[in-house]
Amino acid sequence: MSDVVLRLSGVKKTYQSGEDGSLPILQGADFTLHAGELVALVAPSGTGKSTLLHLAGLLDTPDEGTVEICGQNTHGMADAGRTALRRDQIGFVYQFHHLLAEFTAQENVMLPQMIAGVRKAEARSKAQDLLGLFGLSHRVKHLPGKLSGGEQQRVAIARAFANNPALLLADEPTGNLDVRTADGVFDELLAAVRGKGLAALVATHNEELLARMDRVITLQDGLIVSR
Ligand SMILES: Nc1ncnc2c1ncn2[C@@H]1O[C@H](COP(=O)(O)OP(=O)(O)OP(=O)(O)O)[C@@H](O)[C@H]1O
Repeated sequence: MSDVVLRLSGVKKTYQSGEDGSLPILQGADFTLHAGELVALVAPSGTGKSTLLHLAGLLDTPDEGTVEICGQNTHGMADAGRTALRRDQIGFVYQFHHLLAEFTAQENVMLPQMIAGVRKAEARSKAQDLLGLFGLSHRVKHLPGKLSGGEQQRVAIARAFANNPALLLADEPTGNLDVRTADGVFDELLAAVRGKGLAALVATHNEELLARMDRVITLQDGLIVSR
């Protein structure tokens, strides 16, 4: 189907660790995510949520199986192709904002666009629009250190939207925020994902947020199952 944004087929991943020997994490995971779908990934700590997001985000490669992004099978793809696909189609949000401290909010959102070859004026205008979308029009010239935790995370989310990705991957995106701030930021994140018609896979431990998602998946014995 043409609206498949992410497809994992038979994905296996085993880590080798000095002390524990081989540690099988994913053992044939299958998952399909369509445009406009918001899916939560909830599983106990250490069962492979970040591993799955890294594979889906082309930051790592599976031992076996395939990862398809927007219809492109990435198996055997050269690093340059994977990097371009990641830059053009995938936005990431992590638990920690990872903003560059010496750049303003606006510059942080401009940066991925400049790397993608967007002209400076266009990147600046897009950054302003995105920061406006997250209620930060009055904070564009602020350095991250002068922003609240919720504002920092909103900038990081705006940055993830900067290159118009088809897929948003988020790993505990509000895990560092207090409950009330987390609630607001999560709502804004979902509204932006829905507004722009993206697909999103969001790992979270926060059970209260699950009702706002379209479906919930978990990891069981290295497989992805519906919850
Ligand atoms: N590069 C690596 N080398 C060896 N073991 C690893 C590596 N990365 C992760 N692991 C192990 O694989 C398991 C799964 O890790 P992962 O980070 O995917 O879990 P998680 O479900 O995201 O956990 P959490 O909810 O605590 O963040 C853990 O036991 C972890 O220690």
